[in-house]
Amino acid sequence: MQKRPNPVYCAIDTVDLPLAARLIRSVAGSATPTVGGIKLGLEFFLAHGAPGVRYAFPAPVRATGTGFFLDLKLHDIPNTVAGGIRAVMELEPTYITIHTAGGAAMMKAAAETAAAEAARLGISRPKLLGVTVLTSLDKSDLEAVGVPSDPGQQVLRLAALARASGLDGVICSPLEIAALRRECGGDFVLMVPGIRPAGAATGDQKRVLTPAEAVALGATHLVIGRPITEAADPAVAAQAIARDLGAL
Ligand SMILES: O=C(O)c1cc(=O)[nH]c(=O)n1[C@@H]1O[C@H](COP(=O)(O)O)[C@@H](O)[C@H]1O
Repeated sequence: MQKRPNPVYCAIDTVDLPLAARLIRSVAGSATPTVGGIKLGLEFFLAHGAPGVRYAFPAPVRATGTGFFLDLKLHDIPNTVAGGIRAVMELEPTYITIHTAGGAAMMKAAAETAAAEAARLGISRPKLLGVTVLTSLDKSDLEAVGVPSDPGQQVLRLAALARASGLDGVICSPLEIAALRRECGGDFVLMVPGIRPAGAATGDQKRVLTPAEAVALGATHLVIGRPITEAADPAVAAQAIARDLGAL
């Protein structure tokens, strides 16, 4: 049977540099990586910056074909966000996140800058993903910031704006996959956290689906952290998920 591309991005949420390097090596450092990509976010990047990325996720590990999701959730005026994108381009991220609530002009500036810088540097253009409504916010939180809509409707509105502004996809909760896939078409990237293999501890994630359920609904990528990083053997845990998805 033809293997599917591995949709799993492993979230490395730590400021411990040697631990991050070890985790990345264990899931992505062999000739047969057990994840499709690595996600490094604010916590790691604020502590260690670009040198930390190069140390923990060095070129030979990237050369196994492992994707790199740089989750910085940028949100500022268009000129500053464009500058932020420019500043991380040499790390050659596969995906970068920006907040859709920053508006159309900010998203367009980010998309145009990513394309222009990629052409200038002769590298692949990173795909830009929009953050819509964070999974930690509910209807009353939205009302408190002056948004009188249901979180689900607000996600769809912001995703449509992201698409019209040149973004490649969004981050979404498992609950929103089906509606976004319907509304945004087949080629829109849906990167989905809140994923738990059957029987795994949910921790602080409230609305979870299994990897196979999320992919069946239309998720293109899955963000999975603790079920892999806190397992006794992260490579074995990632391997089990990949096998279940037909990706190993
Ligand atoms: O942007 C994200 O990645 C993200 C958005 C969101 O709404 N919810 C969410 O859990 N995440 C991230 O997804 C990862 C989930 O990690 P685990 O709960 O350990 O699998 C963490 O890095 C979160 O920061």
